[in-house]
Amino acid sequence: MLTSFHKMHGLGNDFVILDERAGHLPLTPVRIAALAHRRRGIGCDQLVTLRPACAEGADVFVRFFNPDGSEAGACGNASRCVADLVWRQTGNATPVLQTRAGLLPTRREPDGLVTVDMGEPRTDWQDVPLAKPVDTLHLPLPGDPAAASMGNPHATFFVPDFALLAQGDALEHDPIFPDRANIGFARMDAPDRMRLKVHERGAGVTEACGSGACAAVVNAVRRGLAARTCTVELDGGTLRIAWSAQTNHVLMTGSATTAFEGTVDLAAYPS
Ligand SMILES: N[C@@H](CCC[C@H](N)C(=O)O)C(=O)O
Repeated sequence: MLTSFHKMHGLGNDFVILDERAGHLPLTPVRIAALAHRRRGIGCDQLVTLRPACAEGADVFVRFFNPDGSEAGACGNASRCVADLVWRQTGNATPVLQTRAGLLPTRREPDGLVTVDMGEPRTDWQDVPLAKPVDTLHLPLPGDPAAASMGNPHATFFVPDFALLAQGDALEHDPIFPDRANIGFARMDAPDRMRLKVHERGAGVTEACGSGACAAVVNAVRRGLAARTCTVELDGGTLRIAWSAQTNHVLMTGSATTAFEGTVDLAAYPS
């Protein structure tokens, strides 16, 4: 079963995008993991599927899957890539993405960067979610992280260096996170500049995590460490994050890049 795909990345956070708008593909968690495998598959940090939108005002329904086959509610970098792809296919410079985390309006900027309205952060312990009712501003974990949801769960540690990154996998699986969590390590270089590394749930350390950058800025603002507009420097490049005091929405701006396009025989992968 030959299927075409787009290979894109946002700051080195890379994606295989499969188009299901003309009909569903036989995708299972096992097959998704096989396609995402770096040596035995195409290789990617997330596999993304596109389906026809079913919500009023939305242009496309987007789902995000980690390389372990699990599904995520949000993926900031892939959202920019999908917005760029829709623009190239249709000329629509402001497509609205329907996701499990809600409708995400997007905008192509004059300089070619893409802005995604990532919506309102959630900071209630049940929304992250956490295993028990604790203050999300100070989780009861060594290192005193803060937690927030951008449609997917994030914990942010504020650190002087990145020695803790090696603990990412153990922290992802800490019992306080019943759905596991993405673990960010943020070094504040100035109130409007942050250096961030993220161990992603189901993927490990990636070159960039868009929703992680949004959550890190939200948590930094809540801690009194950052301004509402902040440049986030990741291993793969830079994102501009703005958390609006008026709307409470988080806007993320950054690049979206096509690496190549290809065709894959899905039947050659285990299901
Ligand atoms: N790379 C993403 C986040 C992808 C999903 C995440 N690993 C999860 O399981 O929540 C981004 O750019 O936001």
